[in-house]
Order: sequence, then C-alpha cells, then structure tokens
Amino acid sequence: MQTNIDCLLPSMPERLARARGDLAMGLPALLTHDGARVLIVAIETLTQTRLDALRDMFGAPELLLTAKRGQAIMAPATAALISDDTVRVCPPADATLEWFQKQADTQFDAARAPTGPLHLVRNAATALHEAAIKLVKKAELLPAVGLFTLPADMADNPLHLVPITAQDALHHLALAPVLAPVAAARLPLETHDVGRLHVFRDPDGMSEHYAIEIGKPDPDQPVLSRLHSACFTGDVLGSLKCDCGPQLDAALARMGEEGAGVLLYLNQEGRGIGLANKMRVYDLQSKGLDTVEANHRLGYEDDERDFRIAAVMLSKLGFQSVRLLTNNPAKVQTFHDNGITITEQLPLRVGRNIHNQNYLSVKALKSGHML
Ligand SMILES: Nc1nc2c(ncn2[C@@H]2O[C@H](COP(=O)(O)OP(=O)(O)OP(=O)(O)O)[C@@H](O)[C@H]2O)c(=O)[nH]1
Ligand SMILES: [Zn+2]
Repeated sequence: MQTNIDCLLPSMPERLARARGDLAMGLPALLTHDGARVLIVAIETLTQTRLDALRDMFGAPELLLTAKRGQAIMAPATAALISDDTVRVCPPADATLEWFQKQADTQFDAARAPTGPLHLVRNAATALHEAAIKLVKKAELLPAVGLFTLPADMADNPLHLVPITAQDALHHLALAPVLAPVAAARLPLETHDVGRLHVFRDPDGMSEHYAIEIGKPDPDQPVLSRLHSACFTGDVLGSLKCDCGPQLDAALARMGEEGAGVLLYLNQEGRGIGLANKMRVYDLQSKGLDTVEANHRLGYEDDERDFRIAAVMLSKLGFQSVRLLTNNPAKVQTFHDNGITITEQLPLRVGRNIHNQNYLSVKALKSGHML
C-alpha cells in the first residue's frame, strides 16, 4: 500500500498555529529568511533557564519590540532613530531575564529606573523580524521577542523544529480568515424564543467564532445585524468601563422586537489583544492613559481585530446584505470591502455612564466612532 506522507506534514497555516502554541508555552520557533535561520522566543513566557541554555548554544540574542513600544520606553533621541515597525535592540551582554521583561512589560514602567540609552541594531528590520512580532501578537502575548541567530556552520536544526519561511508566514497571516461551520442548534432566548446558534472554527484549531440567528431571517432581504467583539468584563460581568454589555443587550432586544436578525460574536477580546493584555491596558488607564495610548504603550495598535471574520460567517449563512447596528466606521468599511452590502448603518448609543464617558469620547475622537 502506498501512503502519501506529504498530507500528514503540517501546512503553512498549521505550522503557524504550532508556532503560536509553542511560543505561548515558552518554547522557541524556527524562522528562516534569505538563507538566515533564527530561533524566536516570546519574552512573556521565557524562563531564565531557557534563556541561559539558548545563549550558551547560539550566542547573545537580539530583543525585538514594536515601534510603538520602542517609542514609549526609549529616550527621545534614540526613539527618533526608529524608522521601521519593528525595533531591533542589542541587549547588554549580561542581560538577565528581568532586563528583557522590563523592556516588554508595562507593569514595570512606573518603577522604571533610567537605564541609559538602549543600543539599537542599525540594520533595517526584515520580514524575519516582522513575522516574529506578528506571531507573538497572534498568540496574544506581550509583543516582545528574543531572537537567536543560528551560526551558518551549525549542524542542521538542533531542536528538530519545523522551519517557517518568514515571507510565507507574513503572506498567510494576512490572508482572509478561513472558517468552517462545526455545529448548530436551536437556542430559545429571552428576547425571542426562536434562535439558532452556529459555531464556526478556524481549521488551524486556534479560534472559534459564533453567529446567532434570531427568528428566521430572509437571506434575500437585508438582515438586521450586529458585529460584536467579545468583552468578558462588559458582556458577562456588567463592567461599567465600556458600553459592550448594554450594546449586546440592546442589539438582541431590537432583533427580538423585529422578529429577525443575526448577531455575529467574534472572539477578539480586548480589540484583539486578549484578556490578559486588556487587563494590562486597564492598569495603564487607571494611571491616566486613555484607551488608545494604553494599547500603544503596551506595543499594540489601537485595534488589532479582523472584522473579515464576520463577513465570512455571514456569507456562509447565505446573507449578502445587512442593516448594521454599529457606531464603528471600520466595521462598515470591512463589510463593504468583503462583499457584504450595508443598506443602513444604525447607531447603537446605549450604556454611557460616568465611568466610560471618557472612553467613549476617545473612541469618537481618535477612532472615528459616531458619538
Ligand atoms: N484594548 C482595549 N479593548 C477594550 C477596551 N475597552 C473595551 N475593549 C474591547 O473593545 C471591544 C469592543 O467591541 P465592540 O462593541 O464590538 O466594538 P466597537 O469598536 O466599540 O464598535 P460598536 O460597538 O459597533 O460601535 C471588545 O473586544 C472589548 O473587549 C480598552 O480599554 N482597551
Ligand atoms: Zn467592553
């Protein structure tokens, strides 16, 4: 019997998913670019023992940060030298794990002692550095990477890792999300007793997103729709720091009143940075930064979500046209760019209170939300 071993080897999306899992566990991933091979580790999950072992085997690492994080922690003269999205820092020869953590983790910012200027690697960042940072961001870790270059004469692949070509990684990470329907069942809700919850899963096994049909919406008519991003604090706990809970309730209530609708629930907690990072930026906000500044201080963009996920789920359910409940112009634009017609944008202004009024004003001012 002839077996085709190729189909058992991981595809590029599967390699990327494995690498994200390994980085989250504190293990290295192997990237290649233009003949160079590097091992990358996430600073958040690195241990001193592994740092020492990696340094013994491969020499001193570079520290990669995003430009946003670099701008936040460097002296103005050094920060002015940043021209790429990714900053390459040359750590002191005896840098401990704590030194790396202090550059990466905002919890040390308040107590940051002036450590003198950081030494930047002047060579421009390449696809290798960009892919490394994108992978730790995808894993919702602190966006900081330790990078060890494998000597050119080193025997092949000492850690037996499946290599990932940086250009391929960047290409695949930018592709439209792939989602497959997994299961669906009737779900009567308080707002309407005819409901159906559909679970979609990325074939790389890393994420699931949900669509909730209310009533029996007609796919030939524009469907009342809400694209909602997960907010554990607002949706579940009733947090007053944002407007998510009241928006979710109001959207479902309106769909119930009209007798039909589709709620798209995207597991992109904290505008795509994950709950742990959201708590990091909440901590920064309690010290005076606004919601956008806090994301930047951590090293993330203000919004890391991919709204194409919602367009994919809608299309798979057979809907091409929506009346969208949102104040966010980026959601409207993404639907428009991905083949979903918006016949109406319906503002969803609920849940303003003394704790979130600043947050809502900043979203209007800096992210273009309708007030
Ligand atoms: N990073 C970060 N995320 C936050 C903060 N406050 C709330 N969030 C997240 O922001 C997202 C809000 O999602 P939505 O309600 O879908 O979106 P929106 O962009 O405000 O748009 P509309 O509500 O449709 O107008 C959720 O993922 C929350 O977890 C914050 O201060 N920082
Ligand atoms: Zn929220």
